[in-house]
Amino acid sequence: MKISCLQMDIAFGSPHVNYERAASLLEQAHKAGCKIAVLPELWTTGYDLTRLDEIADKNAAKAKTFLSDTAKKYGMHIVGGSVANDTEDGVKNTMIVVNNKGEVVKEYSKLHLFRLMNEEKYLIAGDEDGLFELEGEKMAGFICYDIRFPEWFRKQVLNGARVLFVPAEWPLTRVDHWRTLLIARAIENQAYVIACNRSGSDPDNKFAGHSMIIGPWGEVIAEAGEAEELLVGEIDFAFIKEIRSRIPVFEDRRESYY
Ligand SMILES: O=C(O)CCC(=O)C(=O)O
Repeated sequence: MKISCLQMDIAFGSPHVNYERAASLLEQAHKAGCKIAVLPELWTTGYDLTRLDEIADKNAAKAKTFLSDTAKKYGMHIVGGSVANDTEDGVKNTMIVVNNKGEVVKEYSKLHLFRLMNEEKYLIAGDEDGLFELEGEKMAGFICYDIRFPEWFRKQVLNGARVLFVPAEWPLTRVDHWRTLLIARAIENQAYVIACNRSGSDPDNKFAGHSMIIGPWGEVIAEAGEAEELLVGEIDFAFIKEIRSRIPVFEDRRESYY
């Protein structure tokens, strides 16, 4: 199954520009024959957190309509990165997943807020898991900083997730952490990791790009460079079973010791 990461540059605080960019990349993903397309973190606004009262999306309604219409038009599932979701409790950093019929199948709000980018000053953290199902397979969403918390990944994997999505705005200065942590999450969980970072820069950071599609053996199936790019790779659910019988990590766990 072909899957793509839309490694887009994000115009700072300009949803209008970003919707056009996303629309064009989603069309390219469809033309490339992808069944699932993944967007980066906060792809409508970037990290323009001081202007959230103007640019956050009320209950993510605009993003949901756009993602749902696009998914239906192309018959393609979309893991809609995340958007600044203006809820009655506060603004959340929320991933929206729509299936190829245009139905919203999941909303996951970033569990671990990242202080280095002042998230805790402007956003509220989510409190629910990222599990969802597409193509009859259990999958899960995580957002950026979440990859530093292996226990959060393990929990979703023990609940059945075998494809793990990570939209991000990860800075270039720590690209080595990005690559190492993502590969480790794939190896230890014997699962696919599909990580879509942004490219370009904002007033505070230059971003790493290097979106990655990683297999359950830790093999890098596809990896982007630093610039805007549509990254395409193939995943095969049967390979997960093969890897899990080659080294039966899940049978060998000594849960009573952990
Ligand atoms: O953990 C890191 O180094 C980067 C995390 C990050 O950029 C984010 O969560 O937005």
